[in-house]
Amino acid sequence: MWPRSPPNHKEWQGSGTTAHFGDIVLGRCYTYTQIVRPELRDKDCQKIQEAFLKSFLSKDPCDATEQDYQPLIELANQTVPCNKTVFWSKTKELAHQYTRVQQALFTLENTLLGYIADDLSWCGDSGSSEINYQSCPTRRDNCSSNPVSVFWNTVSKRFAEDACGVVHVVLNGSLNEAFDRRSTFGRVEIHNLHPKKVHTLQAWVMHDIGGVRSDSCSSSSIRDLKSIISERNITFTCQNNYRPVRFLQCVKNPEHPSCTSGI
Ligand SMILES: Nc1nc2c(c(=O)[nH]1)N1CN2[C@@H]2O[C@H](COP(=O)(O)OP(=O)(O)OC[C@H]3O[C@@H]1[C@H](O)[C@@H]3O)[C@@H](O)[C@H]2O
Repeated sequence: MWPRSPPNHKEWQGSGTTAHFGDIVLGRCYTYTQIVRPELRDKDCQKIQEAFLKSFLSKDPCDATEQDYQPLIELANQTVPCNKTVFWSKTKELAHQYTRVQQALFTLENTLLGYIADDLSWCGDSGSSEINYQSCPTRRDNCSSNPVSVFWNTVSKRFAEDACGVVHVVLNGSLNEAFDRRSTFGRVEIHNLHPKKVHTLQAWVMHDIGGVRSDSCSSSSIRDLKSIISERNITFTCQNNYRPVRFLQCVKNPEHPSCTSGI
């Protein structure tokens, strides 16, 4: 008769679990495995949904660990072809505009796990088996070992470990520092590339059309990236405004001078 009052979860600063989380996970899993990449049609989406829920339910949302996600990662495991891995940092929209067109390339969201989890929030509570839809901890205001941050660190690490051949990264040249050691790309992914499998990292430093050109391949932050990569015995190359990606930026600004001649 009365609406069930939500369980008395601990209050956090971040937004709560995305509404209909379980259904979204199941639906996205079927969409990906049956339509987007039918070569994965045999993946068990019911088990993947269960494993995702079990990764955080009845657990302290400030004590999430890589181990929590291992059963899910094994169930959703997938091979990205060599030379097809694309990392990004502060360029999420542009990186995905490109891989939407160049579908042979894979960002983490173009894999099953990234596709399922993108833009979702989730957390539980050690004192309850319920999903916390009211609030979840954030890295900035509560704790870094929250379920979402640990998930992206864990799957980003695995994505980098699995990469082979030439790998790519889309960086934002309109920022003061296109490369940031504190980013997931700078803190996790570049340190988990295997030099025996990955021989080259190709950086594309993209400037906003009409934006300031504050960072570029010759800047100190990119030299910092190059030194880290070279020390790991991986070849580093860099291109300012890589032409195929530049074309995408120009679709929205066809009349801009940098789009009308010599791109
Ligand atoms: N939805 C996704 N989120 C994330 C991915 C990803 O692939 N998809 N991540 C990280 N990530 C989360 O995004 C924010 C901001 O990244 P942002 O500050 O823009 O850039 P990051 O380098 O931290 O992270 C992007 C890099 O890590 C993977 C993806 O394979 C890219 O190569 C950061 O807090 C991470 O927890």
